[in-house]
Amino acid sequence: MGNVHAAIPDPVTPAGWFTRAEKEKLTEYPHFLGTLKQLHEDEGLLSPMQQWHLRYLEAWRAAYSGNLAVATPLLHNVIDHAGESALVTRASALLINVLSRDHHYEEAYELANTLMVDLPRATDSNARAEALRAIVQMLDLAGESDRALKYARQLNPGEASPENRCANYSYKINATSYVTTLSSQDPGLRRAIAICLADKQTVYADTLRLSRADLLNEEGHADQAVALLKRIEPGILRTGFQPHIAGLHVSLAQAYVNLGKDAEARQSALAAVAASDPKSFTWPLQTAYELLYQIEKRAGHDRAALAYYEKYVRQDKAAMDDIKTRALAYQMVRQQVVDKKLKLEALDKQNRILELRQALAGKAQETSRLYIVLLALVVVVIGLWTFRLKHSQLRFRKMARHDGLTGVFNRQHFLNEAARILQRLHQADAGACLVALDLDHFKRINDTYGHAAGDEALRRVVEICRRELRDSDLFGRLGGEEFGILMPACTCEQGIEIATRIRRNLAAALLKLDPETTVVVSASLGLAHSAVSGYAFHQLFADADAALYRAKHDGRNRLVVDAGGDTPVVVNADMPDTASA
Ligand SMILES: Nc1nc2c(ncn2[C@@H]2O[C@H](COP(=O)(O)OP(=O)(O)OP(=O)(O)O)[C@@H](O)[C@H]2O)c(=O)[nH]1
Repeated sequence: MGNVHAAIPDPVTPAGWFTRAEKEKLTEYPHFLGTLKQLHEDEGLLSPMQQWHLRYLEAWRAAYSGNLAVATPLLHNVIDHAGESALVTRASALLINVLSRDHHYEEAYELANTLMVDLPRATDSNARAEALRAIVQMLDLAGESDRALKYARQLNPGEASPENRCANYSYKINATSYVTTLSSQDPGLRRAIAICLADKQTVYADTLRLSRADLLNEEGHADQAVALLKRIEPGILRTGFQPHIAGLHVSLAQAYVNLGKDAEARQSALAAVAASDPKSFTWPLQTAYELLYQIEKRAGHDRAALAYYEKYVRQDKAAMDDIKTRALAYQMVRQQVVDKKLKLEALDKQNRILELRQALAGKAQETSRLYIVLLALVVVVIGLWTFRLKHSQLRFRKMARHDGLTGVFNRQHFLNEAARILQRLHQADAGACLVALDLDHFKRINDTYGHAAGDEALRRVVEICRRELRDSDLFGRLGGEEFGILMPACTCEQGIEIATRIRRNLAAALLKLDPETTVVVSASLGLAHSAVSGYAFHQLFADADAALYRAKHDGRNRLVVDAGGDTPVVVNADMPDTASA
């Protein structure tokens, strides 16, 4: 790569060339063009992002030289495709400048609004400073000086990088000048000029010094204004920056007019016209025509004066229209922003309503689920409760009907049931036997082995009896060691047979009371039959009991059958009185 600039060492990498180009563009414009040329020659070495950076610098060059038609599409391309947020922000800031210079205000304000919205997310300090400056410029153009100053205050020139320090000072002082009347001796203005000169930012330094010359003119120090302008004239002409050249000439013209030097004023005003695009409408051109009109009028050149006056009026009207267009564009974009915000708010509200509705529906679903669970729980609890109730009812009924020790019916239930069954048998004309059974000498077992052993013996006796009975037979414990058996649909002979079997089985059984104790228990039985005693329970029972009494009396371990009258029949007595352990 060729040695383009002696003051800045030759960079060796493309990144170094970019750093150099960024420095040169406002300090050494001709060198900037050389660096740009070098970058184009080495385009093949550039990364994709560096190629986008190069396109941005190309756009900057086009904008600087007033070629807005070239700059605009280049910047759109960078904004739409570069993808790197700092470069996109810088391109947007530059495009705002280009669009406003090209009088496309609505587009410029839309873009400025986007930058305002994105500003809190801008992390690159250079890009952020460029965005702020573009916003300040657009707000000033809309006459929104207070808002502009608010953004300008965020520029913090004292903390800015060397590349941005001068620009930030310049924009801040400019934004301040719209809000307060600035003096040519304003310390802020002097400091901004000094910093821009120190940083070699000649474009900004010239802008500020041209403003200072205008202030000197306004303050009646035209001679000082001329001195200042003459001092900066060679530098401005060297930069070739057209807005400054036109501004320099017109400020000089104004100073000369103020000093009464119309010939010099005419020459400078004509130079301002020559430096401007005749088709454009700019402040220098408008002022130049106004001054020329005044000069020619004073010289008595009425035709020339009239011609300049017409041009001045055209410029003035165009400038007024431009101001109106800017204000309108600003208001339109602002309105669009407000509309958008309102729409977003409305959408947000709708969303919140939807969310609330969904939450409500969810809650309702949850509540109904809860109700269902509760209902199910209630049903289960009721079911359980009913089951337990039924269970305890059954248990109580069983307890009320059964003997707790042996499990057979208790006396009361036996009596009731026997009476009921006998009634039914009577109606059906079916016979029935009633047996009264009493264990012999049971007291001895209790006395010998204890009451618990006696209990066990009672349980064994019941087991043995049950084996001989049918399901339809009624078996109950009448008290102590006495039992009753009602055998329905049973002849006397069948009854005797069953009772005999019971008696014999009992007498033959070895009752195991515990692992070491076995006993033998005999029983005495009395049998009465419905054919003799009838179906009245108390009679049947009394006859069976009398027969039992007889069995006991006759020596125990025997069955006695009531035969009616006073002579019961002893049916069987296998053994003498034998009950013993
Ligand atoms: N272990 C036990 N003993 C009972 C129960 N009910 C009554 N007894 C006993 O049975 C015995 C009955 O005695 P007694 O009325 O004198 O009759 P016995 O000894 O069987 O003599 P006889 O009937 O004349 O042969 C008493 O000792 C009662 O305590 C009971 O539920 N368990």
